[in-house]
Amino acid sequence: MSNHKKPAAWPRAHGRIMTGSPQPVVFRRVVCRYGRSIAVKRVDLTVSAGEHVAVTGANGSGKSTLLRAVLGLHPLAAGDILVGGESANGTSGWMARRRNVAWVPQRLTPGRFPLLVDELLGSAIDCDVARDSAGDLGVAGLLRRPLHTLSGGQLQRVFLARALGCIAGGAGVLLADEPTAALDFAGQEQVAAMLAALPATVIVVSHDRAMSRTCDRIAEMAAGRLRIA
Ligand SMILES: Nc1ncnc2c1ncn2[C@@H]1O[C@H](COP(=O)(O)OP(=O)(O)OP(=O)(O)O)[C@@H](O)[C@H]1O
Repeated sequence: MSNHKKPAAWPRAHGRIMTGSPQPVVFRRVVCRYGRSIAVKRVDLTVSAGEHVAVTGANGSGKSTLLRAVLGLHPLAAGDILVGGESANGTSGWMARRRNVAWVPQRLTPGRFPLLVDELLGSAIDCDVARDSAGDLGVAGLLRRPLHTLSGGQLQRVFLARALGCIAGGAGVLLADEPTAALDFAGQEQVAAMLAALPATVIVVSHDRAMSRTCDRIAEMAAGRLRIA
């Protein structure tokens, strides 16, 4: 279980402190490929329910690929990933993960699809908390804006707000890929504190040392392999 200090009043779930239902995530000899190139090489990692793990490492070392594989956004060439004890492979596994795993992507490419901020927040499991969190994160004034008109930092805040709505609605795991990369200094501190307080299993890819320090453990990727610090 996570042992870091949790701020008393954050995050809120529509006026209440979030309780959550964290789930373990287990990687078993996971291999991911892009064609002939192997991006993730037999990675083993067990993240306990409620534990917060930072994944660091050089650019191109396989961090994002590993995270995306949990969601089924990248296929496994070998190995297995279990979320809450259930294998994450296959279509039915993916459907379950949509409910159990909150996701903050690294690169946001909504293109010109005419989706409004409020519609994205409305896709969270608990939309009320997502909208409240948008207020806490300073983007409540953007609800009627199409996603493609937002700045990188604004979009990142909107995805974080949606993820909070998913956790409040019962998702037990948060995967966040460089969630503070586009944020200003105040935003980086706010989000690091917010994630540290989350009642969820958290796997966060980050180059941000302050963010890594709020986690229980640091796992370092190097050329597709994982080393636990
Ligand atoms: N769509 C793709 N096609 C081919 N190779 C890819 C693709 N996406 C990533 N790769 C390669 O896979 C490897 C791992 O990429 P990945 O994005 O997982 O690294 P990362 O550790 O998250 O990097 P960064 O810190 O720069 O975000 C890199 O060598 C990258 O060039």
